[in-house]
Amino acid sequence: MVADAKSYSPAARGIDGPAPVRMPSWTRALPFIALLAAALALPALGNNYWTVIATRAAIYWVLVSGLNLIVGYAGQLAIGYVALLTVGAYTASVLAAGNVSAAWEPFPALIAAGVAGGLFGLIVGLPALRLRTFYFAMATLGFATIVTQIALAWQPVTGGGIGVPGPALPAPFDSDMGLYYLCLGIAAVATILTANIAHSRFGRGLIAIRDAEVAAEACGISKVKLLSTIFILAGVLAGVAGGLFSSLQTYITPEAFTFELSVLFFISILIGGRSSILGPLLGTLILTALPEIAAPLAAWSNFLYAFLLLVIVLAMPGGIASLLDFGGRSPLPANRRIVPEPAALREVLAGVPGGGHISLENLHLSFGGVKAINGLDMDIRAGQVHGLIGPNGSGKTTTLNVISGYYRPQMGHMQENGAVLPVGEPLGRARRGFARTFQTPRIIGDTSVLKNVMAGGYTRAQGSFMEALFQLGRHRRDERSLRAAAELALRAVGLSRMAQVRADRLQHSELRFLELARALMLRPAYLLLDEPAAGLTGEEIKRLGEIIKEISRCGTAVLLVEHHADLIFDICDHVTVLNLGSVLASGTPAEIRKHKEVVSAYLGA
Ligand SMILES: Nc1ncnc2c1ncn2[C@@H]1O[C@H](COP(=O)(O)OP(=O)(O)OP(=O)(O)O)[C@@H](O)[C@H]1O
Repeated sequence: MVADAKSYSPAARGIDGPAPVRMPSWTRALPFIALLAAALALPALGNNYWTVIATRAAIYWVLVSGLNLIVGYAGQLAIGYVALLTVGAYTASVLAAGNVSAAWEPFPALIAAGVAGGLFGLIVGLPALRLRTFYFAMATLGFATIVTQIALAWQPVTGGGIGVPGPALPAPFDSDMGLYYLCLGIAAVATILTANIAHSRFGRGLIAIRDAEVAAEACGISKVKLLSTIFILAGVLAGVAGGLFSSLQTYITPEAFTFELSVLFFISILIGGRSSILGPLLGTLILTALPEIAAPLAAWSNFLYAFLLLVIVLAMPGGIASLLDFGGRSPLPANRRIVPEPAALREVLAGVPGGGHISLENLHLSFGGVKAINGLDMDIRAGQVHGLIGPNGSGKTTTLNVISGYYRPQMGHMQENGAVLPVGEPLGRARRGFARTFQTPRIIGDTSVLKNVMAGGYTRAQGSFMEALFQLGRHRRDERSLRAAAELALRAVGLSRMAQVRADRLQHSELRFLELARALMLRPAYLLLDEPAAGLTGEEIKRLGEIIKEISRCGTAVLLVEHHADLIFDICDHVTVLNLGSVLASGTPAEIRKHKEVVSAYLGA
């Protein structure tokens, strides 16, 4: 029998073993403050040459900071980003030169470069919503070629091969030092804005899309919406960088926007490391300075970048960021035990509407000649654990995928509380209160356990993207409440002490409990669990059972797909047995245990 949640010791506080130390969040800013102080002091060296190189590095970083959200966070291979530098540079230069209208003032022209960058950023990014990996990379490279060809051919406006002067900035920005401080200031703002996004629910959403796209969708994270917004932001930054670049160059021609520049931007992020701001910033500084330090090597810059990339990939695959991640390498205690606190679930699930009821009627779904579901009827009710069992290939996971909107049934109806439940809309399920786990845990490996769980509450937050960008009050409140809710969910499943550990360092059983905590963040009216006990020890299965039972007592309707018959018969209120996609039997655990066909087809003697 499963123990009642109330009998649980309140002293139990998550996994046995010491908790990894959590550094206060302000310490994250220290390396940036040190870099800024060094940058501010640089002109005091009196070396004008290095001030110009540092200006170029700051401009490149304005672009790379946005591109980092696309490549380093969302994992999209945008290689041809020099295209947006070109768009920004020509927009600012052409407007300031008065080639299409009366000459614009330099700063409005710079703003227009940002707007053009945002627009073209979206256009370049759109293929990413359909094309994957290298196909998208090729599309961005193709775009870069097109932009250069237009700059060459549209002579009356761009000056063609002869070029066009860049905007001449007014005093005090007309000197090398003035331009340097302007670029440094804009680079600092770009760093803050992109860091604000990276550390918000949107940044977590980007990493989720990269590492666990299906799980991200189940959490209600819209890839289309989020990536489109990020492409606009990155485009604005690249456009502004282009405008500044044209001022620095004083005169631009299409030859200024080389493939080498695109490679520099992209490799800065790769050697900097994924999901990091500091790493790619250092990567940009290193790659900008390197050819200057070894001037004869400038002509070999592509070779140099590729060589550096190879060294980094072989010596430290996580890039500079992983080298700086001291906490991430500290050893974790072996033989850890998960000690959940089911009593905390009442608080985690406070506000679950209850009364939810899903009804499946005569569902059919075939894959080619395989009838995965064949005339399935089933009811899942609030406050109950509904077990779904059956031999391998009997259609259990397919049923769960149909309910959660991933598969469209070819025939039949689904209803939620008497109203039609739309088919084939996985993204909308989170907002309807559907949460799920997966047969193989879908984890965002490259981020902490706590942030994995916080990603589950994506749709709970109210603050908009702009509010996150500028750290406004509603966004800050969201973050506080998401963090508190995630800590509570981790306490409930017994993973509190692992909150700061990178998720890919957990052992298999911990990943299962982590997925459950993430699902709880939705305060689900319906919880769909796909073999949550697979790979757990007997003790862990018992604890999992206590949690699931308590979740149902809080008013959630639980659908439990499982092979562990003991768990099913211990905690389920109702059991459906599938065979070849059809219901073989349905009833209470006691009825199913005695069902002759079930015993002979599935349970055994
Ligand atoms: N995407 C798919 N394409 C083709 N066939 C599929 C697909 N998904 C499931 N099937 C087939 O449908 C049938 C039911 O599969 P399903 O995964 O739902 O079974 P299951 O009961 O969950 O099995 P298990 O206990 O092994 O997980 C199987 O024959 C399977 O091979």
